[in-house]
Amino acid sequence: MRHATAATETMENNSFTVTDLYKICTHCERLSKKDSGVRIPRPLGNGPSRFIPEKEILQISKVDPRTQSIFEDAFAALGRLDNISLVMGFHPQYLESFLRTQHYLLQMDGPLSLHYRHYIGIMAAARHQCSYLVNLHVNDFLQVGGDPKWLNGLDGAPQKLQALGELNKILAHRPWLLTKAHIEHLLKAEEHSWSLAELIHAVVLLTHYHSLASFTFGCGITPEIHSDGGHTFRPPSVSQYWVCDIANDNGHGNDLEEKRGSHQVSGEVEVLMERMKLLQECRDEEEASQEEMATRFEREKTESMLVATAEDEECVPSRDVSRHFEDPSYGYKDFSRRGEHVPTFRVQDYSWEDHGYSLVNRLYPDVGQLLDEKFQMAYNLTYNTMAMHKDVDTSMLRRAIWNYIHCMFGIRYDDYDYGEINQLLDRSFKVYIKTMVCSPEKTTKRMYESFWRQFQHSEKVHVNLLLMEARMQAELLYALRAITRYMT
Ligand SMILES: CC(C)C[C@H](N)C(=O)O
Repeated sequence: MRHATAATETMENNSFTVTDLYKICTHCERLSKKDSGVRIPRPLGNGPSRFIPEKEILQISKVDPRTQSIFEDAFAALGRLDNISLVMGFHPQYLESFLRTQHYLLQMDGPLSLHYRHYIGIMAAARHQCSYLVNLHVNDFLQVGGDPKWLNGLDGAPQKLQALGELNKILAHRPWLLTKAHIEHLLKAEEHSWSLAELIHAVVLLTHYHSLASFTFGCGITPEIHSDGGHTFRPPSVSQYWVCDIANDNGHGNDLEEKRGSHQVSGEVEVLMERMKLLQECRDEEEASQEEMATRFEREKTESMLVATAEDEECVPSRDVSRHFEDPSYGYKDFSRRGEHVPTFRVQDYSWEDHGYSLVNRLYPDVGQLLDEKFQMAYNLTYNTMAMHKDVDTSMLRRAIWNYIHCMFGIRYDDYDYGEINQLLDRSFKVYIKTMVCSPEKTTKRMYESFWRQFQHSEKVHVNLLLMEARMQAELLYALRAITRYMT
């Protein structure tokens, strides 16, 4: 069994009867553990996400047989069902496409060897200090025979992988700075050089794991109980709560506050829907000039750089394993603070549909297709709902979200009126988006809770899918354009 839980490991060599280990709690008359020196792990989190109640997540697989079967397939393929998949289970159609792609990238025939693939996943996740993904792939890396010495840091890995460090860094934080010189450096490094096909595989993996780190932090994914950070051997603090209170979930007294909060924001959804309607009507009336459209884009792009990603928020300390990999001083804020300019990338000149897709498909067959399906799935996914309202056309809102992310990366669609973004995405939503996309490790529960307070958790996960895929496509566009420029 690949992941024997710590509980079974601890218990299996000892035979105790229940009464040896437990006593009756005088408070609720339930059994509680006697201090007999046996270390029993307790899960640290309450379910797969810190942001979403466990009950809601587990509900989905129970009611939907399709989700159930996707979960079974995922378990069969990887020997585990991770918390990311459980949370994505809110959107089974998307989950299917996501898992198919990930399975292909990690396990099927391809230019890179298996241990390289997992190592690149580790490098990418470490760029965002995402210990959750780092730990998953450290396990996988060792499982496929990877050399443990490489895990001491990039210095311990072969030069070929070390050379990828720069691309990893730029792609994660400032992809617009990529040039064909970076590509040339990797492809012409004599005995350590990359082939074009290998490089495409690596680029897809890097962008996949950067954006998956965004999803992980954006949804507050918690480590599984058997992995590092997922459990503790310390007993719950009895000074504050009775153990039975904690088990009954009476330890969090926030209900009243939550109710008060939602009362204050009632009407938020209706206002948003009214705005969508108005914009729809105006669209047919006035047409802005080309210059005006370009100005609106520039304005939104500049403003997006100024949106603060709560720097004073307490940052979760990173685990050692990721610290060894990457110099954390190169992040998003370094350039946004200095007010550097993000150049404009026109989709007319280089788009996923017309250029990126075919380049990937040519060098790494089937992957262009898989990615294309996944992008389309995320972009077009809708249930025609807005919180408690049904039969709503949400395409305008979803498009604003997608285009806002691309706008932050300097990517412009000539036919889109960027004025719509300010009408539809409010400040707290923009703070969340900016943080989750640019500095995911800084996403907090408070940020998750402060935007779209009347919407369902499944809708917030839906937003995360849009953000994650838009980010991945933006990074890919820059990388693929640099590769195309090198080739021509
Ligand atoms: C992200 C949300 C606005 C999506 C919406 N619930 C829909 O089904 O389209």
